[in-house]
Amino acid sequence: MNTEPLIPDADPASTKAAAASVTPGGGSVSPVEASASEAIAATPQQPEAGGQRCGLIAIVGKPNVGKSTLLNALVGQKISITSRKAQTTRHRITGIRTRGATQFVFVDTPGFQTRHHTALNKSLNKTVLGAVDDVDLVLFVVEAGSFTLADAQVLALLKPGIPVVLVANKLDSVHRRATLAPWLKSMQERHPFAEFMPMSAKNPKDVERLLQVCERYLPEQPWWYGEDELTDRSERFLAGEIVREKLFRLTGDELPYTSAVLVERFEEEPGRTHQRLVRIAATIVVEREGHKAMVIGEKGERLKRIGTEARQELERLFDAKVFLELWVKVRSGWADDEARVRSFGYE
Ligand SMILES: Nc1nc2c(ncn2[C@@H]2O[C@H](COP(=O)(O)OP(=O)(O)OP(=O)(O)O)[C@@H](O)[C@H]2O)c(=O)[nH]1
Repeated sequence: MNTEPLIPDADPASTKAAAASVTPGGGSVSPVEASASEAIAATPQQPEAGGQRCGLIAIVGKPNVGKSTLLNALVGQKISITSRKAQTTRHRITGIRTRGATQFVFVDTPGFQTRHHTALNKSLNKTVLGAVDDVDLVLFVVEAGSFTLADAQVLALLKPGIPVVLVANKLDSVHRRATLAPWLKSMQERHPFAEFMPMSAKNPKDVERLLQVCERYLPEQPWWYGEDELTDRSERFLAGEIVREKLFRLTGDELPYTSAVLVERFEEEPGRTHQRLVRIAATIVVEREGHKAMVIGEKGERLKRIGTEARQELERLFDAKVFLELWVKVRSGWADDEARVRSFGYE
């Protein structure tokens, strides 16, 4: 492919042209030609009147590149858990977005971890492999202008034959835009990407452009989920995820990612009024006594705050009154114990 990469700059209009620089057919086009050829290419792919499109889109990338942020923006509601801490996405989470005739089913994957080789990480890597096998489109997320060994390792996992969009995220943090053109060109040489999307997951216009790109790759077939469904994860699972997010947010970088949240009890009771009532008991499992003290905080203040913030968010999410009970336990070395990792729900 000899497509000239484009230099996105601060102007959203040019960023828009850059995203369309390579068409699904892989043709070489200049930015100006792109919009015209896209319009032509898109015509035969439009679904028949009333025809539905539906398909699976995997979001892959090394830790901390913004996969969860992107998924949440694409789905339009917070589903996956975001945090500044690397490796917080342990589970494969499906987010669903239905609009017009198209249903996008997104799969968020854990960052591909290479530094540590515990049982937990083996399990995470298996999840990445599972996710990229049977999808219609892969969004390979990197930080714009950067490509490290860890990025290369994730890219190497992608199966040939599935179209891959290079999402060059965090464009807003790239101050020297001139460096992007040679970088994009070098990326073209690394992999036959179907499209290039320099963008920011935090910019709604960019996210909309990405949705439009994704739409073209989804096959015409009936939707798999109801129009209003956002995730196929249970409320019980989401409860654990929300507690985990608050845990990491409120402990900053001090707490290792091996800390886990187990939802021990999740019961719905008929409320006295019309409102639902949900009782949840969860245990935060940490590796050391020192971490336990960190989570509990002085006079229990931090644990209390984790509980309050999680409960408030769960009440909004479930549209229910929530009673949340939190415990902290120390399980030394659990991340190295395969059987225990399985018992905690990481297959
Ligand atoms: N400046 C900027 N920051 C971003 C953007 N997208 C995500 N971030 C930030 O990058 C950090 C990591 O984002 P996540 O969405 O948690 O990243 P992830 O790839 O899901 O991370 P793991 O769960 O570790 O695999 C967070 O602090 C986000 O706010 C972006 O477009 N611009």
